[in-house]
Amino acid sequence: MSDKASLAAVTSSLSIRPLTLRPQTYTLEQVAQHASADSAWVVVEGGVYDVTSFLDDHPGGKKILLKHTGKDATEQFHKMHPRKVLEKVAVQFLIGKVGDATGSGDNTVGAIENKVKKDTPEVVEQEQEQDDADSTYFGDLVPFGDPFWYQDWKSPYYNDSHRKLRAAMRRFTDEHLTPFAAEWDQAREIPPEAYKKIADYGILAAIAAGATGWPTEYAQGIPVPGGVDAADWDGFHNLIVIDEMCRCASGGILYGVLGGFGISIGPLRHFGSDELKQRILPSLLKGEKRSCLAITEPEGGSDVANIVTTAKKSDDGQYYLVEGAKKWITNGVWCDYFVTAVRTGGKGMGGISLMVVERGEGLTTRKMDCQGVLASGTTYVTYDDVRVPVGNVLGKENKGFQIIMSSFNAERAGIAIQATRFARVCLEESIKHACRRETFGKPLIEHPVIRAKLASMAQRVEVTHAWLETVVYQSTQYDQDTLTLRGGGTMALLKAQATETFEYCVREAMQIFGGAAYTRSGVGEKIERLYRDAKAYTIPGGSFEIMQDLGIRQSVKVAQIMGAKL
Ligand code: HEM
Repeated sequence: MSDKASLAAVTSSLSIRPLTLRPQTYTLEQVAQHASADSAWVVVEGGVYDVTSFLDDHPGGKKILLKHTGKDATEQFHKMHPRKVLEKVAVQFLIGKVGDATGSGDNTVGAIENKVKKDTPEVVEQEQEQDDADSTYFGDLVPFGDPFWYQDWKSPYYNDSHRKLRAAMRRFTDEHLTPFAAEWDQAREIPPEAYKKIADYGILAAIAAGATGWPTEYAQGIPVPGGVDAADWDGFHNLIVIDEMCRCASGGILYGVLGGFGISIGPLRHFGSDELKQRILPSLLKGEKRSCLAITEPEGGSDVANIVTTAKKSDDGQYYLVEGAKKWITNGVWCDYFVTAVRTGGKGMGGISLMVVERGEGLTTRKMDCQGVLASGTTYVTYDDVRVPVGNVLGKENKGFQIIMSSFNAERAGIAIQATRFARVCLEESIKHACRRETFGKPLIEHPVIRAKLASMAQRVEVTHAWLETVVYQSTQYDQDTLTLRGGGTMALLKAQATETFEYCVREAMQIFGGAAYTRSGVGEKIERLYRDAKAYTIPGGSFEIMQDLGIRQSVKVAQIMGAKL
């Protein structure tokens, strides 16, 4: 059985037992008496585990587990397992705790008690209040493991509503995304019930809100995550939602949630007719229907101005017939609505329209086999004379190119946020690993070559994050048109910067983890997955090369218009 299969086999049979009594306390001397195959106990993080029945099933082998029974094996345990093994697998063997362990904080017993307590809504609420109260210091406090303002450094950008959202999103990600990242990657999809849970928590509405405001009219009955007042919603709330979700370390989950929906919802919301919006937005925000953005074609790549998919108007002017194909369309296989770029006029950017093609006769989708972001459903779409009512055009006929450009800006912002946090996850995981893993008689962190790698990662991550915040701040000060025109070049360069940083950091993290990140499970699981996902950040949404070129070209053009002395 493969490692992954063995972990899945072990975890699938488990459920957390409610602890109705306080756990039994044992001394280390008592634990020492259980060091044989007849009775095998092991201590991890203050918790006492009776693994006698697990010896034969242990994926790492019976011998090594037996060797560590009868004693505290916390250090060895953490070198060999990702944290989720403790939280998801070991839980069933927990029989008590050591000495006078308090059962709180990092202690496993406390964590498990918390897990059980979480079942009641009152405790969830209490936890939220606690999180908010504790928010001066937030997270694991790993250096550079979170943005500066999480660790009591001052920032002009954030207020209490941002802190509330941060706590809510962290909890949601820890409980509903991170534990399933490997499973969904392997299954190549986010299960429908999980997608619905994400919608019910208000995350799809939050993505639709973006930096432009909560979509109150279409989000009836959907909560604002973290209990944030809808009227307060701004670009930093959007940043926090995406940034925190990325801690699950899966581009597949992020693209699965917002790779298709998130980039199609802006054009729909801002350029759709009232009829269209009333008809489709509520079901999209509730996760009952799904939409994607279909622009890229098999022949064209990033050359949007030259797309060849056509939409011919009927003689009575009531509908179009769409003919052509789109490739690398995120979420497409699951979608009901395809926001599609089509040629309705002559050559070049002046002949392009954007319209909502609804799944039906003539439209077929096929899942593509790609390198990474496996849970996101990268799709090949074919249109064979698909009938589209004229009311489904977004904006005006032949004016689609401008809408595409403005939506690219939002898409690039989303990609930059994701890439920056994924780079940070690589850094955080690498620092934790370097502190735990020993080679040549000392922890990795004591090797100068490793510290140099961590330093270079931290420098890049923090610079990129600071630039990201500066750009997000502009979204709280200027309207979208101004941002697209004046900020388009900057956004392109920020996308290039963030994705290059991600690629750099995941490469360095791979080297620090070595074989552990070359395997699809175990302590390096997140890094292994992100390494496969990284190219889905430097290529789509405008490749790195195109971004660099556009970034300078557009910035020079804007500067000329504004009277720069060039
Ligand atoms: C409560 C006790 C323990 C439980 C529930 C447990 C569970 C597991 C699980 C589920 C895996 C598969 C991990 C994966 O595929 O991601 C694993 C692997 C492994 N375990 Fe344990 N384990 C325990 C204690 C220990 C101890 C004390 C050691 C001693 C060093 C150990 C050594 C290993 C090794 C060497 C592997 C293989 C790692 C790899 O493939 O990279 N385990 N264990």
